[in-house]
Amino acid sequence: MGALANQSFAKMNGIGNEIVVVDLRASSIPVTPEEARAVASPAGVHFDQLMVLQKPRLKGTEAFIRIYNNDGSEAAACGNGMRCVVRQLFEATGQTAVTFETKAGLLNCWQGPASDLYTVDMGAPKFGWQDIPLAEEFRDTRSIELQIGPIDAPVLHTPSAVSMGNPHAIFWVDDVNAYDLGRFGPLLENHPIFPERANITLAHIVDRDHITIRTWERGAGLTKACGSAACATAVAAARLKRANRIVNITLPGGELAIEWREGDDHVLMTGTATFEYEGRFDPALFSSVA
Ligand SMILES: N[C@@H](CCC[C@H](N)C(=O)O)C(=O)O
Repeated sequence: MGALANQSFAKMNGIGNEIVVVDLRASSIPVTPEEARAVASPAGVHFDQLMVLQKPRLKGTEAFIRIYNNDGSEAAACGNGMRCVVRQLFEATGQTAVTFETKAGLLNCWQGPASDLYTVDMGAPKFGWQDIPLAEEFRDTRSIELQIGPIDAPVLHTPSAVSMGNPHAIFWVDDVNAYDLGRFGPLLENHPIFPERANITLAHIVDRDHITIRTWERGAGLTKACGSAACATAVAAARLKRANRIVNITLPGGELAIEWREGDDHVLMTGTATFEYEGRFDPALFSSVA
């Protein structure tokens, strides 16, 4: 029958990033990529990421969270999705702090500084070419050799590369809306330099405290917001010494506050999470799923 038939879900969004949250802590059946794609199909519930809470594997954690993109692939990190999960849990239990496990490791999350804001400690970024990963050695991933368009007049070039638990490439531009990201995004996401594909972001540094971005998400396409991309961009800009370690990021769907903390190098992401509606998956949705 599968894990999701008849299962209740919450449709939410993290500043426009479309999120579906499913609590499967009482079940031991894993969600398959085919089921995730069936949910994302036109007859189902549109999402960028499906956040699935499974039984905790580690003491002191609330759940092990698996994250599915709408193409059925799995991601280790999803900042906006985490805020949605956290809001659901806090409203149900009255908790104000929690630790989750994801494939990227342990994530501490808490409420505040205002009651409608949720902070996720996204952990420390990684910069090594094998950690991102990139297909070939780059000693300095602040700027890697990669371009798209004519060789003598590239349209986009020399991105920064960062892992926030998932791979990101950030192209620095003067106007994030001046590029056809729907066309260049898939080409760059699947470029051979990214053996595990990558999330592709266009970023404009407004000033040392403020950056504007647009993102093409690996496995999900154009989104109104990508939290891990906001974190990756903040870190990449600070590494290039073009921005401070505390910045506001403007995304098409809203604002995120990002702090790349001194000392432990962890990246803290703060923003809102919006509840839209609750529902139950129609079993017919999964009738063709093995
Ligand atoms: N929307 C997310 C990132 C989603 C994961 C990404 N598509 C991937 O496969 O790495 C966020 O808010 O961080």
